[in-house]
Amino acid sequence: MEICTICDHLWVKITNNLPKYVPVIRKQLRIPQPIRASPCRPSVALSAAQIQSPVQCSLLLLLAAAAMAAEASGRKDATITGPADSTELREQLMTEGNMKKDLEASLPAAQDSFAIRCRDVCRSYGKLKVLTNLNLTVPQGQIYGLLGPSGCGKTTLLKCIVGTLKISRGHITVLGKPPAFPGHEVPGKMVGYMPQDLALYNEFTISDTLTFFGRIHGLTSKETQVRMNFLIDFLNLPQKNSLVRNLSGGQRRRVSLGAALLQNPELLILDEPTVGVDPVLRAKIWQHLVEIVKTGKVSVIITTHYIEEARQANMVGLMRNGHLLAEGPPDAVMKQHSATTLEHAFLQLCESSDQNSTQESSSESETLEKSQMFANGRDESQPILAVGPPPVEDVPKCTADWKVRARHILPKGRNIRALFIKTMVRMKRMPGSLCFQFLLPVIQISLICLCVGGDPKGIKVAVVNNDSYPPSSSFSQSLLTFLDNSSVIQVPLPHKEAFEGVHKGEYWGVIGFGQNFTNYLTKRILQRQVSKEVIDGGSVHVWLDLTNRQIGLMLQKQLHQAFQAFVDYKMGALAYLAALPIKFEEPIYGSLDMDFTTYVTPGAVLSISFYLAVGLTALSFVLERKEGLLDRCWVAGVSSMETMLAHLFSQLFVISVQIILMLLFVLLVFKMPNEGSLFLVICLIVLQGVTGISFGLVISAGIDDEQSANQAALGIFYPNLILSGIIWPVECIPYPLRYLSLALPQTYASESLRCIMYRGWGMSEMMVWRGFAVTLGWNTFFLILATVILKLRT
Ligand SMILES: Nc1ncnc2c1ncn2[C@@H]1O[C@H](COP(=O)(O)OP(=O)(O)OP(=O)(O)O)[C@@H](O)[C@H]1O
Repeated sequence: MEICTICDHLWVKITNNLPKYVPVIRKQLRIPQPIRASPCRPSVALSAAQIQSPVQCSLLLLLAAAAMAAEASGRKDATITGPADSTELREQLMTEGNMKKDLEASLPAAQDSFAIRCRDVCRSYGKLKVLTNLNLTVPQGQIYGLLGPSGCGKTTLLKCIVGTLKISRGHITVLGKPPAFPGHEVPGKMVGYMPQDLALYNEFTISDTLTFFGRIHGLTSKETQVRMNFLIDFLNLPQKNSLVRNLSGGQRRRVSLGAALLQNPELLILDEPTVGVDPVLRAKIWQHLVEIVKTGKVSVIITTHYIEEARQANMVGLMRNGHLLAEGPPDAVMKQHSATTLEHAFLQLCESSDQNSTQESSSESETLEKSQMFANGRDESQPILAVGPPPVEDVPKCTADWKVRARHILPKGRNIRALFIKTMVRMKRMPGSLCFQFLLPVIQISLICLCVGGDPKGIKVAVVNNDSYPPSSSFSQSLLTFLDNSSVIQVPLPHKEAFEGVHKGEYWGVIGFGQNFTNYLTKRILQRQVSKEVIDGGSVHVWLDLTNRQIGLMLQKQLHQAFQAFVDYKMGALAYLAALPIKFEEPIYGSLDMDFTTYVTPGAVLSISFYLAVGLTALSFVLERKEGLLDRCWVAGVSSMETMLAHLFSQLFVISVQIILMLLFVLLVFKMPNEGSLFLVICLIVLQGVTGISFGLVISAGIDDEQSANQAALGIFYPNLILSGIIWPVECIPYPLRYLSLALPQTYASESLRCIMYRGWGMSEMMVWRGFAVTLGWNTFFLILATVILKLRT
């Protein structure tokens, strides 16, 4: 602050030590008390770049660039105007020079003529405040260039405008209503959005891409074709059947722009459409934008890093640190900063803004600042050079009757169909992946049937046969011939080597016969009372390595069976004399030779259809979200529910093929018994697949990156497999865990499938319908959860 005396006037020049009379913030202006009390009448010279700042001044000095420089160097050729109240000031400004035209151009005629209006918009990502009390107005029928350095929040603002991001404070009106208001076609057909990410399906051709968006916007195929031909020509795109993944970066960007322009929207929101585009085409794009806004019906908001190209816009907004520094016609912005380029004007604004914020942060009178802010009804979030009207605080009241609301919520068949076709086309373009998806369950179930639950084969056992009878007539040799040779490989050895072999892990056991085995066994069979020595000598002695329980159990079973067969053979009708007094009759369900594979298979089938569906789905949204496809579809008017349903239907097709192939193998190749209804079997497996899809949707909706999604899908695999009683019966699970097990989606379902297949039961049995009920319950729960999460996150 400089003080000097001219004649009898005390002049106070408030510059706040800033060079070039950069305006101090109005609220910070204070004339110290001693000066006010001075016998001289104090006068204050205040320089302000902001036109609303000097409204309380008695005199207004308007300086053009040269005059400003002259004044700064002490010359007195500046223009002096008369008193300035807010109206007069504006009027006088309007009559001054070329600026008037520009200012008028920037003032929309009426409230309805705004395409977009943001008021006090705030948005944060966690603790990071990205938009702070941002005010922005895009007039109807104009191009608005949103400029700002990288990371200032342009994309975030555009996402808030199209409704893919929720604002934490403030309000946004787009084409008369808030985005996503029931019945409003923003998001929808009224808005064409080109996100910064390319957001294109790589497996699609150019034609597929435009056809897909055409379907979503409800264009007829003829309309889409006409627009497609125009856009391919206009955007200089390659052949329409070129695959997106084979296009260059610039070509992809143009396809993305084409998708935004396709339905001739009323509002175009373009996030850096000219990046990577050659200057000729860039000029053509701008020319096209200028042309389409000429009708006055189309408005455009565009962000660009090429600041100078934004001079073709009707309005520019210069954004920094989450708020607008300035908003106005490009020429007016440049003139007000005595700049010859927009870039220069922007640089100056940034410098001013930096200096202001330094002052603010170092200001000791924060409370004073706040009170001033409220008193003036303005804060720093307002553009410093805003030439538009002050923020209108009233929000248009929008109402929609229940029918409109209901229509808004209900899924549209058109969108579901478009998304379904999209998935089918993508699958068709990846035949290898599709074949793998179809064959994988067959491979898995085949491996289970072949490798799990069967009896061990080729088990080596040492045989120490000391029986004194010749082999042709000895009982020991006869009994050994009844051992199943495919399961047990007999290795005759002397006593010492046999035991050494077991200790070294070469054999799973030793079968020993004493010297008098045949003799004593004959006595045991024929005599009622025999000595302990006879009993011992007439027994087969077996030493097993029981570290592998399954092999141990198999050897025990094989020896019992061999002995029974030997007794039957030797004693014929008298065999009962040597048999255990327990007789296993024909089983009520199942058969005596049912192996563990039979137990495992139904659960394994359910588990495979569940996990393949999880795998197919868990990454789908994650990848689509990451590539911006989910947002793009959402802006095109696709709802979360439609996305869910389309995904469900398309995956249903895949799992149906998988299930058919799997059942063919299980029933025809591996000959698993099925005593019940095949229809019920298929229904239950399909329902489990749907449960897997819906669980995958939950993962996909809730998790952002592939790694976490994969971890979530894999993380539940083992606990669920083990706890669901698929590989080992639930009855073996300790009690507290058993309750958890029963609540899982596959426990009752596996039991139900076993009951249908092996007992031939139908839906009248509780153990059957309980499996269906639990599966349906989980389905509904997962689907609702996924829809809610997706809705909350978009
Ligand atoms: N999903 C997100 N989570 C957390 N922070 C984010 C997220 N998206 C953006 N940001 C942060 O918000 C800020 C503004 O990002 P935004 O993408 O809006 O900037 P921008 O002006 O569009 O930048 P550019 O011109 O480089 O695209 C940046 O600091 C960025 O790191």
